Amino acid sequence: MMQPTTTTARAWVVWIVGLLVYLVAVFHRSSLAVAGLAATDRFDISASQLATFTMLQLVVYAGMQIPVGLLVDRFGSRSVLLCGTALLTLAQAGFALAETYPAALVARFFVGLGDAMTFICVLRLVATWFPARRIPLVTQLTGTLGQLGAVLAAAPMTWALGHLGWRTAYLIAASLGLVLAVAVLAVLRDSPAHRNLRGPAMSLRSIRASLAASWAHPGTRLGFWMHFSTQFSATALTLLWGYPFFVRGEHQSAASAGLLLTLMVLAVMAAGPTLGWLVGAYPWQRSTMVLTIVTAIVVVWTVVLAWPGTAPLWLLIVLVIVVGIGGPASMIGFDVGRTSNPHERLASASGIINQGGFVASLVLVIAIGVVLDWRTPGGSDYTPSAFRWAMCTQYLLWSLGLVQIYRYRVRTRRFVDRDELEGIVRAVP
Ligand SMILES: N[C@@H](Cc1c[nH]cn1)C(=O)NCC(=O)O
Repeated sequence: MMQPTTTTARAWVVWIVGLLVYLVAVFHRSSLAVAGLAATDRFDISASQLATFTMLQLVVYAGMQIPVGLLVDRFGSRSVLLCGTALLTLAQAGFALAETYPAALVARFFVGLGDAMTFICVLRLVATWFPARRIPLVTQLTGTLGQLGAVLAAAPMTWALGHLGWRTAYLIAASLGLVLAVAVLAVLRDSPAHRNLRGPAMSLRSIRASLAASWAHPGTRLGFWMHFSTQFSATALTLLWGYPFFVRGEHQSAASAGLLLTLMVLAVMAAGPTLGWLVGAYPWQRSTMVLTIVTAIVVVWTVVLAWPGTAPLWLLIVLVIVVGIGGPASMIGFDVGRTSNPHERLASASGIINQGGFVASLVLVIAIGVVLDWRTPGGSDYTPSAFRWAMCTQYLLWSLGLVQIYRYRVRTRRFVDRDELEGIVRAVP
């Protein structure tokens, strides 16, 4: 495939359609966060049954990354994105109509499946449609702007659930997919030269060989551990534990807890483009950037957890800003994967890397719940001390991640030629 040397208007149009599909996937993924109470009433379920929805989605999402990557390499972004949009639409419609807990679980399973089919497609579109020097920034903008889906899911869904009821709110959310499917069909092409850019047919043997070749490159492993180490803290806070940690663990009001979580999204928005520029300008230092950001996250968490009594609000503000930067930092892992793999393997390598952060987030979400239960015998009235214990489980993940990033940074630097890497990324015009 020929890498474009200029950015065309068509590239931006294709990217905007891809970005909107991803943004709506993030919207669907997060749309349950504000519907917890309504879901508890509708399906007559407990808090842990409610949390099962989130876990199920994460498990399906993480488990599907490699199969989806292979599908994208084989059938192209357009086909897989269309399939993901259709699945998300049907699954959200199913969730709107579900009357029982098992039926709702099945629907959430398919939401996770459809969601898993969007992000990697958009990453591949960016790598195909844009000149090399623009890819880091556009990749960051994709991750950053996609998170607006979570922001849009909060207020409009709260309003719709309150005013229109469960069924109508979720059916309207599902219908967004119909509009997007038409846009994908009308506008989206896999590359400037091909409507559908298909890879060679795959056998079990070729799949194994391709995945082994991606994993054998230290750059893919470095990308995996970068993604693993950077995003789990922010994901666990935004998906489940942030609100209870700030309210019960740090004695903040409900309003301050909401503001802190919103501030985290704003930190993501601000840091994304800055990191995108830095990665484009200093590709050799990508692992230094990640090591610095993870170290900063560890230091700020340590100060919060070691603070005698409850931490002051200013410190919690610093915490959400630094932890929020971990989201865009995880995107650096995809850039390392991109420059370490040939285009034909790009999507499956991205799938391997994307698993890292979501597996780590899943482990942390479960570990926090287990430790909270262990430190709070006989009830769910979690204490600040129980939260301190629970949040300390992050040190295990950070230690593993930092050691692995350092190991694979050394190996990747031996493997990759610095001048060639900087030449690829800074190619003119
Ligand atoms: N780390 C996220 C993206 C991101 C960017 N800024 C904050 N978060 C990621 O890996 N995304 C994959 C997905 O499907 O959302």
